[in-house]
Amino acid sequence: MISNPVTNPVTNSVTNSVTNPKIRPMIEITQLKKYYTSGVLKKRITKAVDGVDLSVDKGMIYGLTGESGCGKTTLAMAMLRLIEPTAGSIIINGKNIMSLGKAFLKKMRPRYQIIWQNPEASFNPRMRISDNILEPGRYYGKFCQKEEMDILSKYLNMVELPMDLVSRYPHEVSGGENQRAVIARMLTMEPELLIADEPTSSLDILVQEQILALLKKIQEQMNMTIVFISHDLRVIRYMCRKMAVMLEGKIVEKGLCETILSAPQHEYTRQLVTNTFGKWRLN
Ligand SMILES: Nc1ncnc2c1ncn2[C@@H]1O[C@H](COP(=O)(O)OP(=O)(O)OP(=O)(O)O)[C@@H](O)[C@H]1O
Repeated sequence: MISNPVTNPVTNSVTNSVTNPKIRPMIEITQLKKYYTSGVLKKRITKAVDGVDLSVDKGMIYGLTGESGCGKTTLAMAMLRLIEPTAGSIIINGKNIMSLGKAFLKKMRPRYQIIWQNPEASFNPRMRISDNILEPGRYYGKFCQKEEMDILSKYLNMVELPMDLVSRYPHEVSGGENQRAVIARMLTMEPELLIADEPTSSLDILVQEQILALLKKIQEQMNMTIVFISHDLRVIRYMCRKMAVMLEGKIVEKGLCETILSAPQHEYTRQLVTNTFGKWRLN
């Protein structure tokens, strides 16, 4: 079931958690900041995330874009408290994440997953693919040993990988196969929320398309919420219903992809659109 916001064909209005209170937000972030300090006396401050407000509805693929270094990864990590935010409020699925202690954070981790750009780096190179896939489930006690073959078979089937591949090591499979296996591992945790940080940018174009289509299919099947990070507006347009554009730690534009990509309001977004899709002409 796709529960991205629904466009009313008559009024062209969009249903979301604001217009329809039955659709609950998965993420509500207010004035989130993450400042890094560096230098000998820690006097150099980088405002990687600088006062971000963001709301992402459940069951939506939400795009986050912007040039390298604008703060996308920092925002993603801060919203799950994988790094400690400097300030701000984070509500995920109704829970105030900022007030949770370490034990509660650990408990909620399996439900909120991240996949990264480089699939090989996500896996332990000394472990077979099967053990890599099963490892987090074992750690969190999601299943017992006698269920492992069924779990492997179920999720390999979902990511369209053959069973015989799992006895190999990460360096013995292709980048695309590795990323499918990473997705299978993420799925064993049955997450409600996935942050996909440039999940296909290290792959060649054909494999990229296959992995994107796979992620989209899985999101629809599982009604997962995905925050999808990419610097490529074509990928954002294909994957996402809504998007936000970041520049120097701030969100400069957010809303429906089709609106932003056809009529960007901010000069920076206009540049990005022009660079991706060709010359932008103001009417
Ligand atoms: N641990 C850190 N200590 C100090 N500065 C950092 C740290 N991590 C990131 N930064 C800085 O914070 C800013 C935002 O970095 P971040 O990785 O979030 O950007 P990004 O948009 O995800 O970039 P990319 O698309 O290249 O991955 C950059 O200026 C970066 O150099």
